[in-house]
Amino acid sequence: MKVTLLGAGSWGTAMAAQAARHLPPGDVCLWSRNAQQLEEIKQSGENRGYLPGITLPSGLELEPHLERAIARLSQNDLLVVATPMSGLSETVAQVLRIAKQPLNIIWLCKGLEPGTALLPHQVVEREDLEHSHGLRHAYGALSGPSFAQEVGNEMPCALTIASKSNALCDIVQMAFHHGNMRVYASDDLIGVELGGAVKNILAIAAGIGDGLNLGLNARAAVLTRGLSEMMRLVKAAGGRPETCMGLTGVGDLILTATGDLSRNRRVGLALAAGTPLPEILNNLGHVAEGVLCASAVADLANRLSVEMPITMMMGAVLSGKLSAQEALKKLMSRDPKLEV
Ligand SMILES: NC(=O)C1=CN([C@@H]2O[C@H](COP(=O)(O)OP(=O)(O)OC[C@H]3O[C@@H](n4cnc5c(N)ncnc54)[C@H](OP(=O)(O)O)[C@@H]3O)[C@@H](O)[C@H]2O)C=CC1
Ligand SMILES: O=C(CO)COP(=O)(O)O
Repeated sequence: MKVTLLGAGSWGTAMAAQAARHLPPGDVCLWSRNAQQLEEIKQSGENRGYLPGITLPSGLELEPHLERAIARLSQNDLLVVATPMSGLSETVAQVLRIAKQPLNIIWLCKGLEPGTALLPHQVVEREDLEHSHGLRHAYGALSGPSFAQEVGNEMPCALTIASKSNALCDIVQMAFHHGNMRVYASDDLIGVELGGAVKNILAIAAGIGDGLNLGLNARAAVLTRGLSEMMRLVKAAGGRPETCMGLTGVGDLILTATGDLSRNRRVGLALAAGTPLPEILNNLGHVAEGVLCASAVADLANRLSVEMPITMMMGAVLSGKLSAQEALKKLMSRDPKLEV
């Protein structure tokens, strides 16, 4: 089978390596919008900008032409959009305009579209309506607890592919379920995508709490009450709350909120240290999806009348309306209530 990944950031590169280690040489291809970056990867054998220290398999193809990266795929092959949320609509629109054949398309990004608060699959459906000229593509989201650095180092990891198409789930498992990676299947796109979006915001909150030395009790409270917020939102949006108890909900929440490899957690730690947000994002060198996503999740929660106090406070902190201390004070002074 052939696999094409679009986007050579840390996660796209790690997943390209994962597939290329187990599929025949030449079957996996990584595209980047930056041809110079691909040239550097070719010369050094690693992606020094985004995934330093990981030697990439020699059988991994590097392709600077999007048309060629898409044309190589047929019915049982896989296209993986590995850009951040901010690149999803543009990349999918380009793909759909170019494609002359039905494709199996998945995305790796975690977040909601700022402005519209659409989930990734809703963004893709919108682009499909506009650009697909009658071709029927299959779609899905691949998510779960997975630091790129660890996957790059072939350490154990478990993910979930969510799709309405069983055939697509099988194809994704064929591409990535090898060696130290397990891939489970689910049909709950809403639950999987909202889990991935909300956990990043909670990871920033946990980072702030840890940076302010609020203690381990506080961190456990943020994660547990944050998980309740996630489950309420998933239910109101039409997903299954129990999906939040799996890899893409609580699994990714634990990883991202407690693991110092997390960019979102590091944003929280730096905010607590008093560093201005623009400076933090400048120094990060990578995307931290929770920053842009917090106000989109708050919009969606308001639209669906879902109570999400921690998420709302994080939206206020990240948009500069409240300091972390003010947000904490507001959260702690809420009226007593039942634990639901
Ligand atoms: N890193 C991780 O451990 C994991 C990340 N994810 C998710 O995967 C997504 C990607 O994250 P990650 O790889 O870490 O991000 P990085 O910040 O490491 O890299 C982003 C990559 O996307 C490219 N890109 C950005 N916008 C566009 C666009 N419009 N068109 C084409 N390429 C674009 C960038 O290219 P350029 O260099 O040209 O700007 C860069 O190669 C995020 O949503 C993240 O939450 C999910 C699981 C694990
Ligand atoms: O989604 C991730 C791990 O599953 C990566 O988290 P960060 O974007 O916070 O690094």
